[in-house]
Amino acid sequence: MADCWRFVYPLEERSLKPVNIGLCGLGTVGGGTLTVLKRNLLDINAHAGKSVVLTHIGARRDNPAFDLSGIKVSRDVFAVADDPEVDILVELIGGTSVAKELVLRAVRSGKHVVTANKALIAEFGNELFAEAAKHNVVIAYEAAVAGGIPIIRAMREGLAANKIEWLAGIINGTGNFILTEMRDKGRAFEDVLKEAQELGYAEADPTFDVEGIDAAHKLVILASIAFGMPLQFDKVFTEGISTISTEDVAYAGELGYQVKHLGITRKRPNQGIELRVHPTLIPNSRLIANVDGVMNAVLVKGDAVGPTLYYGPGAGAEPTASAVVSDIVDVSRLVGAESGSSVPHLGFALDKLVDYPILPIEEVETAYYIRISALDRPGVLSKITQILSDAGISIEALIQKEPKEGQDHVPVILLTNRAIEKQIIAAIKKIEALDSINGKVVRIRVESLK
Ligand SMILES: NC(=O)C1=CN([C@@H]2O[C@H](COP(=O)(O)OP(=O)(O)OC[C@H]3O[C@@H](n4cnc5c(N)ncnc54)[C@H](O)[C@@H]3O)[C@@H](O)[C@H]2O)C=CC1
Ligand SMILES: N[C@@H](CC=O)C(=O)O
Ligand code: NA
Repeated sequence: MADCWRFVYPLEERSLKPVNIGLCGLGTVGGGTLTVLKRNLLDINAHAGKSVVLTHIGARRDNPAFDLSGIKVSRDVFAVADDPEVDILVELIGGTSVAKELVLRAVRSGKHVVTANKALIAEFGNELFAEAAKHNVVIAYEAAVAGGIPIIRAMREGLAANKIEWLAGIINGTGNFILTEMRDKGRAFEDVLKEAQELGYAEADPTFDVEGIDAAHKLVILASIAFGMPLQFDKVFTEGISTISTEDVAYAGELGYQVKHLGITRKRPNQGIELRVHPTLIPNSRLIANVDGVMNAVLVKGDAVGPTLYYGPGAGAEPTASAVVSDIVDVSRLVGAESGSSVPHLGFALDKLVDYPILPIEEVETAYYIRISALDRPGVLSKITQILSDAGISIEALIQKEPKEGQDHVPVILLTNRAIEKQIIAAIKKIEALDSINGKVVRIRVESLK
C-alpha cells in the first residue's frame, strides 16, 4: 500500500528530488484529494515532471475510508507546517482562525500552500499574499472559487489581455441546488439543505451558503482578479436566498425569467466597482439561466474576447479535489525553481493593484421585478404606475392576477426598466403607503447579462 502513495517517477527521472506534500484536514475535500491523488498519481507526476509524494497528514482523527500506511499522521496540524521535509502544505481544515495561523506558519517556514478556503482568502488574502511574496512562496487557491471550474487560472492567465468589464456568476453550489430542487420538485427548503449537507456541498455553517456569505467570499476574489484591486470583503453587498418564495419563482417563469442567486461585479467608469450578491431574475434565453443543481457558472465579459462562460461542478469531494490537485501539480513545478516565475496571486503585480472605490448598493442601476398585493378596484393600478412614472421609472411588463376566492387583493407583478436603487426604494415606500396596498412590496433585481 505504501508504494501506492510513493509511486515512483520513471527511472531516468529519479534524480529529480520528489515534492513532498503535507495535507491538513481529512473531511470532504481532504478525502477527495486523497482519492484523486492516489488514483491519478502516474498522470499527476507526468504533469508535474516530478514525483509528487504525500508524506504527512494532519487530521484530528483517522478516517477508516483511507489506508494511510506509509504516511506520517499528526493530530496537530501545526506539526505539518513545522515538518522540514514538507514542500507544499495543503490546507483543507476550513475556518479562518486556525487556518490563518497554519498558513502563515507554513509560509514563514518557506513552504508553498494550496488551499480551498475562500473565507480565508477573501478576508485575509491581502496579508497572506504579502507574506507569501516576502518568503518567495505561493498560495494557490483554485478550489476556493467555483469548485472544479478552473476559473482562477482562466481569469488570471487566459484573460490577461483583456480589460474585464463585468462578470456574473452562480458561485454557490448549495444555493443553486436548493433553488433548483425547490423549483423542479417543489421540495421544502430545509429538506434540500439537509441533502446538500449530506452530499458534502454545504459549508460547516450552512448559513454561509444560504445567506450569500460564501458567494460573497468568492465574488470578492473574482473581482480582485478581474480589476486588479486588493480584496475588500467587507464592502460586498449580500442578500441570501432564504427570502425567495415559490410564488415569485413561478411568476418570474411566466415572464420568461429564472431566479438565480448571482454574484455580480462591474466596473462603472468614473464611479467605482459594483460588488453585490443577491437573487436575480435573468432571461431564460441566457445559457447561465439553465445552470442547475450543484453546477456553477461564471460569465465574464472582456473588452477583447467578449462574453465567455465557464461551467462545471461548484462543490463536492472529487470536483473540488480536481482543483486542489491541479494546484499541487502547478506549485510542484515551482519547488526548487528560481523565485519570481509564478503568476501573481491576483493576476496583477502586487504593486500595481489599485484601490478602486466600491459603489454603494443605493447607487447601483438595475431593472426590477416588483410584486404588489393590491386591492382589486378600478384606479389602484393607475396610482401605482403614476408613482413609478413620477420617479422616472418606466414599466416593461405587467401581469395582474385574478383574485382568489374570498380575497379582495390580487398580486400585481411589474417588470421595470433600469433605475437607480435609491429611486426604486423611494417609489416603493410611496406605493406601500397607499391604502389600497397590502403588506410589503416584493422587489427582486433583474439583469439582462448582455
Ligand atoms: N465541500 C466542498 O464542496 C467545498 C469546500 N471548500 C472548502 O474546503 C475546505 C474544507 O471543506 P470540507 O472538506 O467540505 O469541510 P469538512 O468539514 O468536511 O472537512 C474539514 C476537516 O478538517 C478537520 N479539521 C478542522 N479543524 C482542524 C484542526 N484544527 N486540526 C485538524 N483537523 C481539523 C475537520 O475535523 C474535518 O475533518 C473549507 O475551507 C471549504 O470552504 C471549497 C470548495 C468546495
Ligand atoms: N459550500 C460551497 C462549497 C464550494 O465552494 C458551495 O456550496 O458552493
Ligand atoms: Na475553481
